Amino acid sequence: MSTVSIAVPATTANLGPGFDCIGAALSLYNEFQFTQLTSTETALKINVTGAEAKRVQTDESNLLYQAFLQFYQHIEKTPPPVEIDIKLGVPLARGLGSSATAIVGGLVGANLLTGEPLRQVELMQLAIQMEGHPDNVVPALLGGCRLAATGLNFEPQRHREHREEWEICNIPWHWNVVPVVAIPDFELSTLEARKVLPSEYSRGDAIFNTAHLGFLLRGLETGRGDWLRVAMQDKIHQPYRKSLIPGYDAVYSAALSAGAYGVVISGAGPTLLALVDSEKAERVCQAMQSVWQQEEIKSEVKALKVDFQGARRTDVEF
Ligand SMILES: Nc1ncnc2c1ncn2[C@@H]1O[C@H](COP(=O)(O)OP(=O)(O)OP(=O)(O)O)[C@@H](O)[C@H]1O
Ligand SMILES: N[C@@H](CCO)C(=O)O
Repeated sequence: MSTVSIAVPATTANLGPGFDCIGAALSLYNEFQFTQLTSTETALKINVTGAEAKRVQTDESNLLYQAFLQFYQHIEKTPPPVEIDIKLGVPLARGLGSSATAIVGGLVGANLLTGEPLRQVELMQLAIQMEGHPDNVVPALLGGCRLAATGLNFEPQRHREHREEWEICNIPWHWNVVPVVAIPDFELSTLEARKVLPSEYSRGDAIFNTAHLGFLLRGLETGRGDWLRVAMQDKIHQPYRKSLIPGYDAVYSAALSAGAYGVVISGAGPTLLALVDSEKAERVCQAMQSVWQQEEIKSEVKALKVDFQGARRTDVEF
């Protein structure tokens, strides 16, 4: 019998102006254990623990298992019967990349069980294909803050064919830029939050986001407050999504008054992410929580760290 255990970090995508192209891994984890079964009677058994365990599918539709199957299909092998244990640490459908942990977890787990036939870069391409955008799965797999873009990689001249591949850039993150997450107790599905976005934008909006993303990259690298305060604005997704998040304006203002550089919708929401220097982190946490409390919305607010390791083998016994 062979067993592997892994941990995959939560992620915050977009960071304001970097819609669908930038994200960072956070110090909050889902843990997964895969045990290859010898019996042919049970093809799949899934056990889930954690506060939201009942909300996770335990049949073949489970996203982690779907990614596991996708891996075997890719390497053209029959998937073995497997028991999967899931310890949930990342809240579901809150804009913290829970689906990315499942996709990355399923692919990495299957790769380890089969003796690692695929390289990390191949797992990454598969994960992006499954999720549909790179900004959660890439940092979940690699750790750190990552910017992704597609490049068209041309095959040798005579074939004149091309295929889409992703280029990834590591974005340095200054030690004194602290991510604070305010996680409300209601869900917002990414699918629903993408439906409210327009399909076209003006040239002015495109220029606005390009400039602000530049400030974000330099602000994250240097920790400069004047750049970070400008950086976190966006015209691509947040103006359309904020009405899906009750209390957004009040929480936003309270965090800024408490000294945050800026506040953005984490991923597709509803979690709000503030970036703040370490001395003000506690004050910003309290301010965000108390505003949601006044609106009678329960929330969990905490200062996290950026995770620089990404998905990792733990081999901790479940
Ligand atoms: N540990 C898990 N195991 C299996 N499926 C999961 C797990 N975590 C999340 N999922 C699936 O992913 C869905 C949530 O995905 P969704 O994209 O809506 O939100 P998110 O990934 O948490 O947020 P965002 O993409 O905005 O960061 C869950 O409803 C569930 O179907
Ligand atoms: N970039 C994605 C992240 C959430 O999966 C979005 O905002 O829809």
